[in-house]
Amino acid sequence: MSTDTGPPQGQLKYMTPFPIAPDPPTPKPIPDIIHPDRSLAERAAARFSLAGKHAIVTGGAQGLGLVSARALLDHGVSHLAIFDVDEKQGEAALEHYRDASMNEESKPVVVFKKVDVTDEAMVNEAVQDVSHNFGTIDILLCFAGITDSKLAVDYPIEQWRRIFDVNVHGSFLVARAVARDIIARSSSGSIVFTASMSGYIVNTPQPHSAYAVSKAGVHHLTRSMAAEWVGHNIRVNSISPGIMNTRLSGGPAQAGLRRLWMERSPMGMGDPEDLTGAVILLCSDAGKFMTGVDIRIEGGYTIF
Ligand SMILES: NC(=O)c1ccc[n+]([C@@H]2O[C@H](COP(=O)([O-])OP(=O)(O)OC[C@H]3O[C@@H](n4cnc5c(N)ncnc54)[C@H](O)[C@@H]3O)[C@@H](O)[C@H]2O)c1
Ligand SMILES: OC[C@@H](O)C(O)[C@H](O)CO
Repeated sequence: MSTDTGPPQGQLKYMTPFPIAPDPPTPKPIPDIIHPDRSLAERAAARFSLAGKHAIVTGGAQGLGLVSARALLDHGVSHLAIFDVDEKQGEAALEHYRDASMNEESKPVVVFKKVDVTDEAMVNEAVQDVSHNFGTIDILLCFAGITDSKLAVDYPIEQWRRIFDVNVHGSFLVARAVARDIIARSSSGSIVFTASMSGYIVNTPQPHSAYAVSKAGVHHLTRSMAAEWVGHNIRVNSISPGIMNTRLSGGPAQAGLRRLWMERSPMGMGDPEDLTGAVILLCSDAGKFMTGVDIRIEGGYTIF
């Protein structure tokens, strides 16, 4: 018989500032399978379905945000709001969110809002507006982000701060506004931040300490918000892409760098679509027991 009585209660209380649920009076039956009444194909689809969900995607005017937002629609999201600072690109991107497979009945509601994620008042107003029009917000993907490159000894502090403002504070502001809405409605939701493999490694040869440190910040933002909001039925996770084919890494300005990156990348350059499996997993029932997790999607770049 085990004599282990677990950690001292005082310590546990100190380490866990959240109410600890008492054991249920009768243990729940152990489910062997979810949806036993459905066919195999139906069960598989149901696990990854986002049917009828409402989502906000920041940075969805182009690149990784656009492709991931499109994947949300493919999996059944019925209401989608794109937040991006680039109005021209955002309006143009609306075309990518419509296609022939969407008939009048199944056509999702897709709106673009010009939002600078660093502007607290603008973020709060935009989230409240979306919540008012959609009813609830179930999913938030934070893709808005910027990078630059400068040696640390030459880094002007304002430029360093700007990277943090968009990548860390911007992600926090939108997530906080959405979490407030979910908590006020006693509903539930899934938040996915976009970090980077550069949050784990000193990605070379480009000197981009501000970017890398900001993305390491996003990793911890993920865990911190996951811990604070788990009791409110909000799951918070992140993805860490490697070198992906968008203007941020795949543009003409990065041609020389790209050759060097590819020498180090076992699987070459990733397509934006390569993120969508993880995004759908984190937003759907398939990931319902996941929170505070970061998923690296970088083709083996950080193995070595
Ligand atoms: N492309 C890569 O190789 C790569 C790798 C790792 C991580 N990431 C991260 O993925 C995210 C998306 O990158 P991408 O490659 O699609 O870049 P992108 O430049 O193609 O798209 C980023 C989008 O964010 C928007 N944005 C920037 N600042 C904003 C602000 N203040 N408010 C609102 N919107 C703003 C831009 O207008 C743009 O539409 C970023 O957070 C980036 O750091 C990209
Ligand atoms: O981790 C790779 C990306 O974050 C990005 O492609 C690059 O490092 C930005 O300079």
